[in-house]
Formats: sequence, C-alpha cells, structure tokens
Amino acid sequence: MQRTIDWDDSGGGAVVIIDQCALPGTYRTLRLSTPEELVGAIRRLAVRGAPALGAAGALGVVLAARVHGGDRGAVHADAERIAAARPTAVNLRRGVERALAALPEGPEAVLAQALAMLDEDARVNREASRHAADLLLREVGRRPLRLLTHCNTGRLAAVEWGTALGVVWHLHADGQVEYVLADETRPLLQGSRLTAWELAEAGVRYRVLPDSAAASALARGLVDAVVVGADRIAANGDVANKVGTYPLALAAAHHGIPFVVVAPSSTVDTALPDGTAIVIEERAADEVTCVAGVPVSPDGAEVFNPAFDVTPVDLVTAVVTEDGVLAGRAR
Ligand SMILES: CSC[C@H]1O[C@H](OP(=O)(O)O)[C@H](O)[C@@H]1O
Repeated sequence: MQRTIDWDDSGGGAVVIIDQCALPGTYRTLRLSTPEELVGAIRRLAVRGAPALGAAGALGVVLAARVHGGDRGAVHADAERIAAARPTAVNLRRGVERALAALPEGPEAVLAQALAMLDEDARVNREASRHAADLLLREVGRRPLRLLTHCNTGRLAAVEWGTALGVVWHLHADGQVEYVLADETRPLLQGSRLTAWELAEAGVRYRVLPDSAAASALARGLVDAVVVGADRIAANGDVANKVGTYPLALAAAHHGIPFVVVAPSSTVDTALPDGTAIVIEERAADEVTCVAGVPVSPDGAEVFNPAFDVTPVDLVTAVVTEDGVLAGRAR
C-alpha cells in the first residue's frame, strides 16, 4: 500500500505525498522537489496529521540540504519555514529538529535519519493503537464495538496505519467493530472526506455525521467509546486536537462513555506543563465562510476559525502511546 508520505530518490530526489486535498474524489500523488513546495502542501493540508507532519518536517530538511548543499545557513532558514508552517502539531518541528541534528554529518546522514523516522512511525502507531484496542476490549463489555471518531487519524494522518483509526484496523481484523461513526469535522471535512474514504477502503461499516450530532449519538446510546488522535499533548496529559474534540470529551464524560486519545509518544510535549500553553493555529476565514468554494456567509463576515482545541486530561479516559497508558482516568 502506498505510504502517505515517502521519499523518491530519483531525479534529484523529491518528497512524494498522497494529495489529501483531492480525496475522496481523486486519488493522486504529488512530487514536492523544493522546501517551498513542501511548505505550501503543509499549509493547504495536502499533507496533514501529526505523524505525517513529523515525516514531512524531516524530509523537508532533506530537500533543503539537497537544494542548498553546504550552505547550512540556507538549510536552517528553510527548516524554520517548514517547522513554522503549522504551529500546533509538535511532530512537525520535532521532525525538522531530528533531521537537522544529522546535518553536520552531511546530506546522506540527514536522509538516513528521515527514512528511519518513516519506518519508526509505522511501527510506533501500530503498537500505540494495539494498546488502545486492548484497553477498549477490557473497559467495554459490549461486542462488537460501536466507535465514534473525530477528524482523520488513519493512514492518511501518518506515514502508514494511523493512530485512533489504527484502533479500528486492529479491532476490525478481529471482527470486533459493529460500526464507526465519523464526525464530518468542519470546516475542512477531514472526517467525511478522508476517514470515510479510509473506512470504505477497509470495508468497515460507517456512518458520517455532522459534528453537532455527535453528542446526541452518545446520549441515544449509539456509541460504546470515542477514539481520537492528538497534535500536541502537554506534560499533564491535556490534549490539543482537531477543533470539536473538547465538546466531544465533555459529552462523553457526561454520558460515562470512554474517551481514548491515541498518539505516538513523539506527540507528547513535556516542555509544556499543561494545555494552556499550547499554541492554537488560527486558519483563514474562507474555510468557514465558503463551502466547496461557494460563499455561505455575507461578504466581510468576521470568523473565529481555530484549527484545534484543548481537552483537559480530567475529561480523558486514557492517553495511549506505544508505551501504554500515559495519562487519564484509566491510569
Ligand atoms: C494522527 S494525528 C491526526 C490529527 O491531526 C489532525 O489535524 P489536521 O487535519 O489539521 O492535521 C487532527 O487533529 C487529528 O486528530
């Protein structure tokens, strides 16, 4: 299966991504040959998702080292532009920093470091999602499970496999998933466009729902557990994730439904004591005022468009990484 993001060493080298802006209607890949092309792809979410952004950050340094050769100042300048392209997902800057650390050993060492990260991502996400799947099987009596998820956390959000949706892959393989409810995830619709595409591809029964219907689904007893990803986890276990995660956690807590966060340990930022310190990316107004490019608000409408929100750890049943349960009530 094609990796969401990978390196192609032919023709001078390029980062190859699945173009997530084109899905679900068109499946195509993009070759990104310069740091500028990569920054553009990150900013428009052609490549997105914390683990995939970590890989993008590392491969972006490979591109910069190829373009600038021995001019380390130029490499570092491009690396900073890549790291700053989206501020909330800690993995992006981490991937840049990890590749930069190999720069003194030369461009081939940078490439080796980046490729190692890609292989590590696949392994770590399978392990983290296995731990979370096992936790759900322990915590929830009903079989098969009815799960609700938000945004996209499958293979498209990583190099391969995924985090919260990786839980579905493990459970589905064992016949333990009745269905998945996928929040459409306005305004960029990662759920209805990407999660639905992945679930259909995997043959998992699913229904797409408006984000505003998720609390009702919990209230009506349609959901056994909520599984979501993360973009940055503070030292105390507070979780920054796609906007709409916080109200989902409030509803899950109110209804006593397990709320499980799945992420690689590389998404944990121990430098931040709690979630109040997490920078939340604000995105363009037209993502809200337009649907499929068609204006749905009056000209000049002012917009509040945070791409993420922060869920306090006391609303989280478990934050699960490849190392097991990191935080939350299930500890
Ligand atoms: C597996 S991490 C995916 C994580 O990233 C998404 O944000 P975006 O689509 O803006 O990159 C969302 O927060 C997901 O939970």
